[in-house]
Amino acid sequence: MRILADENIPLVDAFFGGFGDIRRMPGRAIERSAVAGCDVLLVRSVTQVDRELLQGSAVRFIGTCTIGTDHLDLDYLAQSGIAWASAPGCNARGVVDYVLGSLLTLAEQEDIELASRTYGVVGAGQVGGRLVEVLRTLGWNLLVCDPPRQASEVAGDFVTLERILDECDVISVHTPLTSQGDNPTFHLFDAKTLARLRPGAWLINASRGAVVDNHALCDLLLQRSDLGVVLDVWEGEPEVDTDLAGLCRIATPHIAGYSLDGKLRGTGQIYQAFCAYLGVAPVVNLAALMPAPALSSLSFSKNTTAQELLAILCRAVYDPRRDDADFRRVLAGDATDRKAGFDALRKHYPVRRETDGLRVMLEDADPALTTVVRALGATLC
Ligand SMILES: NC(=O)c1ccc[n+]([C@@H]2O[C@H](COP(=O)([O-])OP(=O)(O)OC[C@H]3O[C@@H](n4cnc5c(N)ncnc54)[C@H](O)[C@@H]3O)[C@@H](O)[C@H]2O)c1
Ligand SMILES: O=C(O)[C@H](O)[C@H](O)COP(=O)(O)O
Repeated sequence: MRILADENIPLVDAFFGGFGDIRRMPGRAIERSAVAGCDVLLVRSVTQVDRELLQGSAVRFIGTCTIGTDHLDLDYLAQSGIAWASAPGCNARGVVDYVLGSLLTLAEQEDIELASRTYGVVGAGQVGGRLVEVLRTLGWNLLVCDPPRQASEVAGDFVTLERILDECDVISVHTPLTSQGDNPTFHLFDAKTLARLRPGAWLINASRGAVVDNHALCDLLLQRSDLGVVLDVWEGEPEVDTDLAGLCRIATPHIAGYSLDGKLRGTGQIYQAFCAYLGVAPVVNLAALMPAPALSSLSFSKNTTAQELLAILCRAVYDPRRDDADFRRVLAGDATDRKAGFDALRKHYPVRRETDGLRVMLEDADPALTTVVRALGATLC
């Protein structure tokens, strides 16, 4: 079997080496001539998988080691009888850690108590759903907008996007990028929607760039310095609107979900799906390949407050200010360097783990403190 894989998929040999020959390439360079003689294609989000790439090739299975599937032409794959799999939820926890780290930064910049704000989550699936769980457990005010879930679930407490815009101080966007169907999300946040943001609102987009109209957002930010915007994803990646990035409080190169755990899980999920496709039993075990984190436990004295505990636990694992600073250095270069730099920051991303892997010891089991530990999914020892 001939397997072509994006060079940025970790553990590809460990999981797929037993199936045949593996060739690796940069994801953006995967094109028709490279794919032609392959049976299996393993990609990340930067490879457009469509008729133009696949027509006439021998490819029968596509695996994308990502949550998002907007780079796959699913209609074409169905028509062509090509099997495919994605990795739902693989890096959702990393995105939640990114959102929490961003909230801590904005709160410090503005000297705001996070618990005093009203939160709006738009899109409550794998990522948004986990964020909702964290915010609910923390006991913070929360509204959730998810029209597809609202339409299909009898129970569920959902609101309209208008209500989110009118009532929320913080909006975090976690929808897929779609341009068809009943609830398309392309430019869901267009000029009209963005203009409704409350005074002093924070907007976080770690979904897909084009869910927010970048041009309209840039125009708005030139007039509204009260807004706090965090963008991890951009229209036209790897090119980035540098004016917009300059106006964001946090700007990062699509790394919100880049925990090591999330990346390895992504490969593991595609391996499982490929085994199911072939009808063979999986023999490679992800747990055996997952390295132990460098930091595994922390202990806190009785003088710790809940706010401090949240900040220390989140930042012990991940702090988006470092990614923001690295990205701004890249954005200061010329256009060619910026594009290459966007990909280089992603390719050479430092090891980052997840907050729910932490073990926490509290001298005083105060309910406010234990709530923070539970909300992060960490283990209380
Ligand atoms: N930045 C990153 O590193 C990163 C990492 C992982 C995922 N993502 C992206 O995050 C997004 C969410 O991923 P997910 O795994 O949670 O997806 P998901 O499919 O599990 O959940 C998406 C949710 O959005 C809802 N939704 C769809 N249309 C909507 C609309 N118009 N308004 C409100 N809600 C709507 C769906 O009903 C669903 O519940 C995707 O775009 C994914 O590609 C980005
Ligand atoms: O969809 C996803 O899973 C994420 O956006 C993913 O982290 C994107 O990373 P990439 O595939 O571009 O490396």
